[in-house]
Amino acid sequence: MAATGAESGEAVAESGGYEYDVVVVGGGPAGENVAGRVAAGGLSVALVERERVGGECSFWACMPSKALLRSGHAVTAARRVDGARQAVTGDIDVSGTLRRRDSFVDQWDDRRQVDWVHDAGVALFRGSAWLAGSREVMVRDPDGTTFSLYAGNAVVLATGSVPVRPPIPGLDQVDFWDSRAATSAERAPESLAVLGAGVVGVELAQAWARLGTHVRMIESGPRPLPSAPDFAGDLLEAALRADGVRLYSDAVVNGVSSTEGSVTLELADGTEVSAERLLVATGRRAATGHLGLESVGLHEEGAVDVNEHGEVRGVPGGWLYAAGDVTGQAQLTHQAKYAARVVADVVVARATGRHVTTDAFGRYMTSANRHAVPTVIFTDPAVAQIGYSPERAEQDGHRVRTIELDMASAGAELRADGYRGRARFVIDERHQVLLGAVFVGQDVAELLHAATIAIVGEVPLARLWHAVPAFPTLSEVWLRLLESYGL
Ligand SMILES: Cc1cc2nc3c(=O)[nH]c(=O)nc-3n(C[C@H](O)[C@H](O)[C@H](O)COP(=O)(O)OP(=O)(O)OC[C@H]3O[C@@H](n4cnc5c(N)ncnc54)[C@H](O)[C@@H]3O)c2cc1C
Ligand SMILES: NC(=O)c1ccc[n+]([C@@H]2O[C@H](COP(=O)([O-])OP(=O)(O)OC[C@H]3O[C@@H](n4cnc5c(N)ncnc54)[C@H](O)[C@@H]3O)[C@@H](O)[C@H]2O)c1
Repeated sequence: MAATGAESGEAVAESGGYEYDVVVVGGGPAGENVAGRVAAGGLSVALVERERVGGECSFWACMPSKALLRSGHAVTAARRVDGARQAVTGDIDVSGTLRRRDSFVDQWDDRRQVDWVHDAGVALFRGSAWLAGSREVMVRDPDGTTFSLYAGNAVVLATGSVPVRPPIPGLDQVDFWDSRAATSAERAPESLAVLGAGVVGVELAQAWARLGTHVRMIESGPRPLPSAPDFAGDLLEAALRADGVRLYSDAVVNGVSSTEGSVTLELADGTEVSAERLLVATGRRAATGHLGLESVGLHEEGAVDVNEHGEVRGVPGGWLYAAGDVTGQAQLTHQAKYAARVVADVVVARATGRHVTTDAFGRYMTSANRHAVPTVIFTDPAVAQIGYSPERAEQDGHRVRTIELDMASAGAELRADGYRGRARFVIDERHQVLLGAVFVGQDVAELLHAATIAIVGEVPLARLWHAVPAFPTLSEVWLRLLESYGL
């Protein structure tokens, strides 16, 4: 039951528990960042983690999936350049790729993150935690011992998300991969069926396809990434097909069964899709199970609803906060960390008697969550997007003009022979500022931050005209945008 690494909280003798200023439940990107920043603000902090400090992102999500994609992307990029192409004479070394992946996840050992937590002055408790009423968190440690942590100021929920399992007959009787299994596999399967062509599905389908696995994807929507702009899904679909991925879109799966070494999905049109492995990638939901939400008057099911300070709605007293995937907001590491910084600043300000302002884009507000959330899907082509779609912008009362163009420029041509990519900009005509941007193509991820700055800073297009893109770079698309707009 002892905390590791930090000065213990004050023992609460009569209950056998401990008191800290702040108790954080969950040590993923959100929890780690809340804890570190609150400790830097001078408060005592306990962090409770039941698996690995670093959470999903470090060990089973962002890091290993990007490492699995990287070898295929590097080789494909070389093949697109005459002169370099001729030097690529062999296949990707799968074991080298998996070795590199293993190094990025530190062999699934969280020692480095634990050291960071200790250095930050945070007390770490290993165990499963749940709320037991106002300002009280119960913890069951790995030995089964149960004890209480009391929060003098705040409790922060940062328990992340878990995969959803669609109600398909037979699915619960077969052995299938979730994203954890698919990012930590020790060999490339001969064949893989991927159910769901959303973000997890497309990234992992392409990663394994480029490592030599025969991949089939089954998606209920009309194309991969059904919630991205059509042109993004279409360009990605063409690339996945070129990688040998067979796609079944508008598909309804009626049942799943398995025989020795093979899983079969039966589609409503009579098609049967069989593979050595099945990956189910049909979305994630907030991890609120067994979190004791009912003890503070909240629903047990669903995401934890927060306001723009990260304070949980429906719980009086200003002591309960949440950040990251558990809030049902964009399920992204950088947004989890952004929310964590805001929550930490709010908690420290309230604990030290400072006024918590409510101005948009002030330090105590997650204002960017409204319409400035950047996302990169790290496939090839990558899909990088931020802000409003034209439809949402119109619904919100903006006078909208949309510009869509191919990513054709000297910078693009030099990067890859026959570079294929497309960009879309959503402009507010009344204020002549950018509201949204989408870039699809090889290596577009790094283009996104310029759009993030333009949107968050509400930079007028007339001023962006003076932000001259260096020649020859992919950023020349910005000049094409402004020229198409009429500047
Ligand atoms: C395959 C995949 C790839 C992804 N790639 C990217 C990417 O490239 N970029 C990106 O921005 N996002 C990516 N994401 C999303 C990203 O992983 C999440 O948004 C991020 O991890 C959320 O951080 P979090 O701290 O909210 O939750 P988590 O990382 O899920 O951490 C929550 C932590 O809380 C702990 N916990 C839960 N319940 C309890 C409890 N009751 N008691 C104690 N501890 C508890 C868990 O063990 C976990 O360590 C990816 C997701 C997946 C599935
Ligand atoms: N690069 C990144 O930033 C990154 C990478 C991976 C995951 N993530 C995060 O993780 C979240 C979860 O990703 P995800 O891919 O699991 O969810 P998702 O919601 O992005 O995609 C799920 C897909 O499964 C499809 N689907 C659902 N039920 C189905 C069924 N029965 N049959 C066929 N298709 C079905 C949906 O139409 C959808 O296309 C994402 O929203 C994203 O925020 C981010």
